[in-house]
Amino acid sequence: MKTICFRRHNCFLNSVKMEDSESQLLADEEQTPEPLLSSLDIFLFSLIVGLLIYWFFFRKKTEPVPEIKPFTPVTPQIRETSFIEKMKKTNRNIVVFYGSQTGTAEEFANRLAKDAQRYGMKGMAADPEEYDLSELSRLKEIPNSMTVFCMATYGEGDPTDNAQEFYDWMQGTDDDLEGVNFAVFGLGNKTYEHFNATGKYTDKRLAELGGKRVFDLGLGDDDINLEEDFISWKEQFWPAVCEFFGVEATGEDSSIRQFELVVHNDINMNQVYNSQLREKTRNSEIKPFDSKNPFLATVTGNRKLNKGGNRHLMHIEFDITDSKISFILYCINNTYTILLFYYRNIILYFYIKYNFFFFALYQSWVLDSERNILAILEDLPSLNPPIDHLCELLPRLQARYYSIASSSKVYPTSIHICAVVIEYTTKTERVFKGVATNWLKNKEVTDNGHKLTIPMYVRRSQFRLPFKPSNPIIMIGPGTGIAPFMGFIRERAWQKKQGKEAGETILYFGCRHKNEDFLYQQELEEFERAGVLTQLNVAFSRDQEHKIYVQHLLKKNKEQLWKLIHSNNAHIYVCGDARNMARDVHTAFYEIAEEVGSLTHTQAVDYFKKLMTKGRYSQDVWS
Ligand SMILES: Cc1cc2nc3c(=O)[nH]c(=O)nc-3n(C[C@H](O)[C@H](O)[C@H](O)COP(=O)(O)O)c2cc1C
Repeated sequence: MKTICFRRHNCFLNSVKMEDSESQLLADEEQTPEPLLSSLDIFLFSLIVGLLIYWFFFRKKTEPVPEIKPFTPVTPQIRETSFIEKMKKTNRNIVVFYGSQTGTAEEFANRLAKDAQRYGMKGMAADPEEYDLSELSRLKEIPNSMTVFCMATYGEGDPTDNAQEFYDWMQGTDDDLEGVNFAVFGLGNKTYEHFNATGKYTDKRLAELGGKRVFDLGLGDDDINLEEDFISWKEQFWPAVCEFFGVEATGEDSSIRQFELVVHNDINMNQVYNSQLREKTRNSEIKPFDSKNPFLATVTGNRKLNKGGNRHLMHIEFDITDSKISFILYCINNTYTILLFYYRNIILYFYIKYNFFFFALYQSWVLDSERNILAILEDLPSLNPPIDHLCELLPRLQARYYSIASSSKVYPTSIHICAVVIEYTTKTERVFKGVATNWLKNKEVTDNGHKLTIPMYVRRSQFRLPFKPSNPIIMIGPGTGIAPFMGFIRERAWQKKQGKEAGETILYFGCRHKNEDFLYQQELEEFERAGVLTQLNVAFSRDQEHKIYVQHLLKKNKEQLWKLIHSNNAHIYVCGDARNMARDVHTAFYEIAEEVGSLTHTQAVDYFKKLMTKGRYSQDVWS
């Protein structure tokens, strides 16, 4: 509506101006012939055309008055752990399980489950953590049934937290899955060594156990376009399912809504959930802590690390006394932030659903221009989707993970993190703000005398110091990739204090300028002076004409590094950007092995692969 009103308004102003100047002209030049149409005619004509266009194309259809239903408080239900019983009770024949950490696989599973009704089937999406997957062989009790797995891969090719139990079960079971129909879509990223390892394993293992593969394994690559991979797979998957079960598409669209817009005027606001934490979270009694049951940690420190530049790099400390949390990796669960946030996958769906624009424009207009759902609604006001449908398309806000920048040996009751606040201007001149980092930035130690808390839990990780303190370590962590190494170095200092023989501790750090973003400079230099950090190498990328990065410094010290790796059992750790830094560091190590160790390129690749398998080349990287 906004655009149309604006145009009409402009049109009117132009006409008025024209009239003014025209009357002036007529007064000055009497002989000017009278125009065929007077400006009033033109104005009236434009007005009528404008009104007709508005009436036929842009008029807001009168919204039906929402039905006002009495409010019934939700009564807690006993959780059903048997997905078979649930499917039988609710008449469903397709169950889509998801192994998901940040919500993408969960969203794909929901979409697949919903699609099922177009093919005369009934689907449900399910979290494998909430059901007993050892019942899988019973799926054949349900006629024309099948299961689909949307499985993301993490870390060193590991399953997600919620799929770990199912993964362990697959590894250990010898159940006979004959008669169980399945398909798998894997979510991964080609920049990682173990591309889609979990999806591949699930597909292979279910077949080994006797399951019937209804459609080929799909391998989505988040480095290119995961959404497109999923859609292409789905387009072939459903026809294969129809053929397998001998059914035809009903053409029935997914019109069953999960949400319903009901307006309540007489509600007791005390009964309304308003983003406050659940009672059980507030009491912090129930363990173990996880994403559904986080621990409330008190913020005990929050400071800016960089001295200059327009970014905000922060160090935050949390108190975890009484939680009995032992930690390697840390996450926050941000339950407070707004519902509408950037989520590119649903935008595509949104487009197709409302038939707006052409598919080809998706890449440039949405992805490249980083338009989030709010930006799309702002820029295309005629879309005007019903709010219940919008709510249905928006996934839940997910937990965010950060590497821990402290050591439990040194600070057993405290967890530190180091993160950069995400804020930048998109091509459409909108300021994009990272949800979690901006929320964290404002978490001061006290707010009007109140201690502030954040809901959090800790994930296990393989990114840890070598078992033997005497093993040398080579740490490569530019930018906020320094985080876990602050913990490592502190732990090495602690080991030294305990009289243990600490091996060489070498750090490669990188930042833009020495006087701007040399994170933890003071602490690092003190550790170097104390002999804990045996070598501190810093690449200031923009302090000289030619850019210098950590990989350049690695190459400079190639003899020393090769000796440490090849002869002294050194462990290598890389933390930070996966797409460029981790890959370039990898290449630098290949070159070192070729130049100093005289290996061929293939031998060098094999050499570092073996180091990875042995746990001597570990990565904590993201893209
Ligand atoms: C920290 C991190 C580690 C990852 N490790 C891998 C990996 O080892 N192999 C892989 O194929 N993809 C890896 N990925 C990519 C994810 O599997 C992919 O982004 C997926 O879409 C995430 O799905 P989710 O949102 O459902 O958790 C990793 C992503 C992150 C952020």
